[in-house]
Amino acid sequence: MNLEAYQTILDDISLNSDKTYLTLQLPIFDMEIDEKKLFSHFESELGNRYWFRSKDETYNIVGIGYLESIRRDKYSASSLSREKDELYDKIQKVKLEEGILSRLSLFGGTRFDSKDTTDEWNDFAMVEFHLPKWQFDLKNRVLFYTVSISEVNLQTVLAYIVEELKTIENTEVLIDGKPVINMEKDLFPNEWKALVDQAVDVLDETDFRKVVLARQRLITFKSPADPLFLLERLDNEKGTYTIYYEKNKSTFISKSPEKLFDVKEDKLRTNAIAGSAERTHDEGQDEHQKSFLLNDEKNRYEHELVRESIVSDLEPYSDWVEYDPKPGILENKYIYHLHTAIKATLNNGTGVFELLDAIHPTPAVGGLPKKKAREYIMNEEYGTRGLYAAPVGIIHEDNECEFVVSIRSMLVRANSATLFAGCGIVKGSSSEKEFKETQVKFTPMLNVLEANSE
Ligand SMILES: C=C(O[C@H]1C=CC=C(C(=O)O)[C@@H]1O)C(=O)O
Repeated sequence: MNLEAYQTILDDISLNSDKTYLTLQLPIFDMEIDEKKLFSHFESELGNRYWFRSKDETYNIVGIGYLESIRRDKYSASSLSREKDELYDKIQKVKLEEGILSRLSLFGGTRFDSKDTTDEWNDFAMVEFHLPKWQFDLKNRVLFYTVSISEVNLQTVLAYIVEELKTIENTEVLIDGKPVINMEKDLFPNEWKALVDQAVDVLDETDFRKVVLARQRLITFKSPADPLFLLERLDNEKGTYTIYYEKNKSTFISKSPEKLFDVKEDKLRTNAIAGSAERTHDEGQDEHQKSFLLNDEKNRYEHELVRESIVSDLEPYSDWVEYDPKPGILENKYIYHLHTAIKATLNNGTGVFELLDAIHPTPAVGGLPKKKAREYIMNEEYGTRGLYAAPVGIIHEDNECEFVVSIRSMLVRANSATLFAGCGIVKGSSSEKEFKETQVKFTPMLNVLEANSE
């Protein structure tokens, strides 16, 4: 770090009194800083921290201290887009080093739907995106430090940041043991199977083709789980997204394999992921599972419904959508899925919030027709999904963004964790088989808690 040169830059800038915040962007290349040291150092910011790592590790961001947020109780693409632009417009940005590849991000998400929430999701508004005080890009090794313009002292700010960085580097990370489990149980298992049977009766091959039904598993602990323990366990499964999102007294965690979409320049990438078979880690059996999945009529049907729906959702926003007509296999640690990559070139002016509105929920987590499935889920499913299966991700100043379908997830509060898992129901589905499939889908979160399913 060339502190003298940075101070010269700061000496030369004039603070813009029309702006609310100043963001300093500086490299942290040579610093030994990781997510555990950060969460350990900023312990007092509990409830105001996130970690977002994308599946291909393009992004690995830790945000600390929510300075300002876009928050709405009702989804409105145009209002959100305006609020996002207004928030970015309030910021005066200063690069202390040129040629650094990284950008300031807003992190957050929207709940799955507008079903009146039970108390458990009260810490998360319907739509919420946060600008953090400290944004560490651990991939490109860049720090964005944002501070109120009216409070910043340009003579001392650099020394303060450097002092903090040094303390972070020297932080000794002490991790508590795994949370001791008091109780672990499926919530309403028989009622859920009965609901699946009821859905199978209602579904057909034309007017209501698919619905995704989710269930929950509750785990209680003797004392609250240590965030550092959870962060460490989250590193265990590669090839998935990592979401660790604290908000007030709640933490939402996901190891989803599923990208909702990302946008880079005018290109959108998304995928259809639907159709599942357990991965057993026995080579012979796993080969059989994969070939079963590629050839099984029910799974192929379920998958194609998802693909067709995503492609048709994109049509108003793109004149060019491309995908392979035959699905491949997506390999996760515990499960295989049918997978189709989809790419689109976006028409000019397509906003990220419009895209979210158009694409979420894909029939991989909702159903088909989308509206009918959404209503069925709202009216019939036990409890509220909150951020489960909802879009969670980051948005940059332009429309570039990356969103996850936050499945394989749980909500951790005080001494408990509620795990969520769902599966696609079509005509002919068996409630027993689907129950087992959801059990497999709990595994990533059970693994984070080091808890064993029965
Ligand atoms: C809804 C979930 O998974 C979806 C994603 C992939 C495969 C699915 C399936 O085969 O049913 C589900 O649609 C979940 O994990 O909670």
